[in-house]
Amino acid sequence: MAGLTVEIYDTTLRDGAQQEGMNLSVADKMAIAALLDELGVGVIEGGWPGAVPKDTDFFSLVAKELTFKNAQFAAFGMTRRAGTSAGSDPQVRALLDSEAPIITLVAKSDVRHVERALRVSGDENLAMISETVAFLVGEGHRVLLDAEHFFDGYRYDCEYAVRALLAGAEAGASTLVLCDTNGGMLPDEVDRIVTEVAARTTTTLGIHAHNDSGCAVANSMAAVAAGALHVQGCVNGYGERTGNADLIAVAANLELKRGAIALKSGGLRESTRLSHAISEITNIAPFPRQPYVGASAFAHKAGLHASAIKVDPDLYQHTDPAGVGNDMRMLVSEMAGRASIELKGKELGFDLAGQGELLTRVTERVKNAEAQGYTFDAADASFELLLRSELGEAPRYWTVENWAVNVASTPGDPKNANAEAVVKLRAGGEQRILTVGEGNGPVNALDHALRQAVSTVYPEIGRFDLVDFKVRIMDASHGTDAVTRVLITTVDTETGRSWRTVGVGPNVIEASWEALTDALFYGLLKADVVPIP
Ligand SMILES: CC(=O)SCCNC(=O)CCNC(=O)[C@H](O)C(C)(C)COP(=O)(O)OP(=O)(O)OC[C@H]1O[C@@H](n2cnc3c(N)ncnc32)[C@H](O)[C@@H]1OP(=O)(O)O
Ligand SMILES: CC(=O)C(=O)O
Repeated sequence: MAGLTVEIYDTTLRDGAQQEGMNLSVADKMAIAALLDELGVGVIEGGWPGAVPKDTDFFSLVAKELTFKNAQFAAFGMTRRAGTSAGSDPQVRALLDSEAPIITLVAKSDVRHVERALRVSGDENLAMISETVAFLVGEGHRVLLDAEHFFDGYRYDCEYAVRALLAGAEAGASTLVLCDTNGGMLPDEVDRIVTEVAARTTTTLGIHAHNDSGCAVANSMAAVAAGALHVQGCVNGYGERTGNADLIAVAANLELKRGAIALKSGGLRESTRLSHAISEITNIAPFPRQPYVGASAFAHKAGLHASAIKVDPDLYQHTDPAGVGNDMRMLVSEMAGRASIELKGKELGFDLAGQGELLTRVTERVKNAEAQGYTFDAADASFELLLRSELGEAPRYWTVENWAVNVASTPGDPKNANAEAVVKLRAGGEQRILTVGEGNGPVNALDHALRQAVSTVYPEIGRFDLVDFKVRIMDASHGTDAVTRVLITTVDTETGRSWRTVGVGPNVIEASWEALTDALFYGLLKADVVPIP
């Protein structure tokens, strides 16, 4: 496969948009199309003009406003309706009106679908395929044939499935795409069927795999190994039901594992950034364990891994994360060893090499804390503060004398659980500050009181927004005695930096206080604010 060029055909804007919960506006589609072009896919399928009104609008806007650097544009539609002519079928005419240079026609190739879903004869379906392909080729388009349910149809009646393909090929289709529409195939059977089909045509073969058996990427790779030169899929594996083949994983496998040429302009090295940028637009949170580009794809937690990675990262990584624009990360947890702490320290800018005693101390502190309920792989900022305290570099912006919270509950009052917190601390020289904060619940009141107390000395605190607050009872068997863990995510609204802190305590208020204090200390530290305790 080395040196082989494989055409990467992206259907995020069509099959990806068939995913449950995904609803792309025309503006979203424009933005995603530009990112797909930057990724370097060969073809971008924009949607189904004439069927979906938004797609019709999108195509007319693309024709006027988008120029691609790398990709060509494709419109998707179906073969003419039974009993009409291709030239008079409004759906087919809408494909021409889209002005897309490439037209992809979905066609039935499983005779059971022909007879039961289309309710036409096998011969009429073959005529629908060949006449529609010939008409669009005659209009100057490159035409691809997406042979729907090809693999299932081949298993049932291989001769009919191949006749449907050949009808497209003889009418001038450039590429015959074998679709695993129901997504149930396994790689060995894909390999066999593609090999058999390749022996019966010289037209380029493609693969379109759904992920219902968890094998969409593997099936795409198997098809290419058996002779397919065109792969359809979606960024981030979006798509109907369980999704389509994740195109970034396919492209990365082809380029990094097989030496093939897939994405143009070195797009693979940008794929982590682009995958996440597309997630922002689809409003679907990135999947951390997504191969290659997920946040956890190169994150190492186990101490034994870290000790080998210290010698050579390749010992515990299947590929260099830089190849896909991702980064290696060390996670600190109860599974850490000294090597994990040393590497994490390096990631945070501390050279801990040769500081054996310190590494042992930090490792033990982390293990003991995690045994009590802390979790540092979810709270990097708290770990950095712990490390700094062992290094004697912990920032101390204020000293707390005490705090207290009162909750007044008035049944029937909509503002039930109004709370009042009192915080006494020293900050800004010898100044003693006492503030009272009110809030909707004790943690909110405490947060208000603490911020009021210190914001006169450290006005930067006003930039720090608490954006996520998670509470977990650590040992449910203890009931109200259980230990509580609080994880807080804070964002600096000026820089966009976000960080997570953890607190553990016998109750949610104490755990929250610890996580809140860490969050504000860390924010001030990263904003380069000098402590005036
Ligand atoms: C495998 C895939 O994912 S292919 C992509 C699927 N995507 C979509 O379906 C999204 C867009 N679809 C739509 O907007 C609508 O379904 C439309 C506009 C295409 C059709 O809508 P309607 O005219 O209301 O028909 P409906 O959806 O109920 O049924 C589809 C019709 O197309 C026919 N048909 C299905 N596949 C094909 C084909 N490849 N060639 C020709 N006709 C076909 C069906 O037999 C059915 O015909 P009928 O109306 O005579 O029963
Ligand atoms: C064409 C297509 O989307 C499919 O067969 O799944």
